[in-house]
Amino acid sequence: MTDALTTLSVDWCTGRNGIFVIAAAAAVVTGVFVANHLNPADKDAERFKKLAKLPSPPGAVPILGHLLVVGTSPHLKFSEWGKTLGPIFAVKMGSSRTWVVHNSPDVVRDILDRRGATFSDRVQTHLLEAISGNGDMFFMSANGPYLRAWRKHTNNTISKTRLEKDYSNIFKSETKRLLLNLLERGNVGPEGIDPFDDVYLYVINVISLIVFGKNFTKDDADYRQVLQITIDFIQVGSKVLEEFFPFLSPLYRGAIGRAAKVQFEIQQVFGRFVDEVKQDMKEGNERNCACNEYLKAQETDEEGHLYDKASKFWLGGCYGRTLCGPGGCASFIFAGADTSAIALLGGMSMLARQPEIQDRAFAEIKANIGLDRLPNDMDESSLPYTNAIITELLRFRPPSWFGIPHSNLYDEEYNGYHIPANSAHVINVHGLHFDPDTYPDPYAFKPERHLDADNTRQHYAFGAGRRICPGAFLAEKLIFTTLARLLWAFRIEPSLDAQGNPVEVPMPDITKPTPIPPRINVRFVPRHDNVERLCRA
Ligand code: HEM
Repeated sequence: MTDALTTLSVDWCTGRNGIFVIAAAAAVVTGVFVANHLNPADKDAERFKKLAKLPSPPGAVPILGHLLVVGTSPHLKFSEWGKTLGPIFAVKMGSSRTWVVHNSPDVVRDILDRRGATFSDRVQTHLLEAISGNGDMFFMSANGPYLRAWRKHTNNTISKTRLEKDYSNIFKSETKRLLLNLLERGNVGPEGIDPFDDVYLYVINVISLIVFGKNFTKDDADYRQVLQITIDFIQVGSKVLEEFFPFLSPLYRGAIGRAAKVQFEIQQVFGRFVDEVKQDMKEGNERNCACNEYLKAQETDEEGHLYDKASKFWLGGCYGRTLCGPGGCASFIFAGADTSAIALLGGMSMLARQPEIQDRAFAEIKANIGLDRLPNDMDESSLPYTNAIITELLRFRPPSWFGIPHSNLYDEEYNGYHIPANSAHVINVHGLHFDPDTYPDPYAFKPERHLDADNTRQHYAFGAGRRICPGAFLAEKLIFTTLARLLWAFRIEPSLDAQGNPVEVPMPDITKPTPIPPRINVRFVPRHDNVERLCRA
């Protein structure tokens, strides 16, 4: 419109062809009239049509989109495409929505961080709705008052300050249990042990104590159920074909039924845990846990934001979709356990491969903390090198290359490009973390690169914007306390073969789209005599 008016006034002033000017004026007036009487959506549609399309790689075919060319390591392909397509580009994964790949820190900041109000929805499919109880599990909740209320409470409940004030003992006691298990079995024979089960039990216990005030032993029936549901949740929830080919949805009924069954089990098992917290509360024995806090917040929720009235989900009326529903509390276990365990097991494999890093960290711990006490979750500022190991770990092998995609409900514009409504937005974590301009020699595991880092964001492992991982402080404290204590207590060494030669410890496989923790066999060799005494104290 501005352009048309400019042209008109120029023509008018130069006095060329009056008829033309009148016709143009009439056209503009008609245009103004029509534009003013179109509904806003139509006006927007006109505006968006004029915008440029996002750059897109070659090789898309009807129905399949880029699926054939994207291959089995999409994150590596995205990084390759990013080199020619620039900071933002679009791919078609099947026949459904546009996938927008964020390929530079500026794009992540401009879109996800700064325009969080519009880019904080989640991609929905029938299967995801079923498995998440229609968003009862927060990582799938739509953007809105319910999500905002929940995030506000959560940011407070597991903030850095609250973790230090209320939950520090959990990190301390659970790491001691882990260390004692490793001490007992970790250096018995040359074959060492696979720490997988110990690490999973430990991580689930830390999170469950913070959320429900409850922990498990590995033989507890409750623990076995939690593990089974977690496995089912990941298996059923990761069936992405419905997302890629929505027109085949009648064929997904079986999978959707299985997803609803997993959600039902979540309500049953985690519902029991919530009931235990409620019961203790009723009896005047309030537990120091997030669930207790949510229950209380719900009681005083006068505006009703903590209960999502839009929920279609109803399970025999047992809980509805509330802040403290079992699904909500279970979200912490599902979002936090696997990710943290992957980071810890990846860390153990990287440390076993690079003993010089262990020695440098041990020297730092010995100099700044000493051997007469274990390092704890509040020693972060005294142990910069140990902290740098964790940052490097989250850069080098983040637990997910894509996080959880964000979505925008409506058409949007970015830098002259049209971003279609309902696009899925993914951060190209691999591309950003292996950019040689930001991280020279990116394929080397070098904690020291973070020692002199300024305040800029060091990695994108926790996502961005309004949906950024609310458990990031918890995860960082958990990983820090565990690794600092492991480094204080042990040398993590490769197992030995029949001839007594060290067996190479595998690195987490970078080609897998979802980093899976490597199954490793390592030996935990105590560094000094204080380990057992102080862990039993
Ligand atoms: C190393 C460990 C962890 C990593 C790498 C990680 C990473 C992520 C990522 C990438 C997202 C999506 C962010 C986005 O949409 O931009 C996320 C969401 C989430 N994480 Fe974590 N996470 C970790 C640990 C935890 C822990 C310990 C908890 C809680 C106990 C947790 C709870 C959540 C929840 C509830 C969400 C959903 C938030 C929402 O949708 O608004 N995470 N996490």
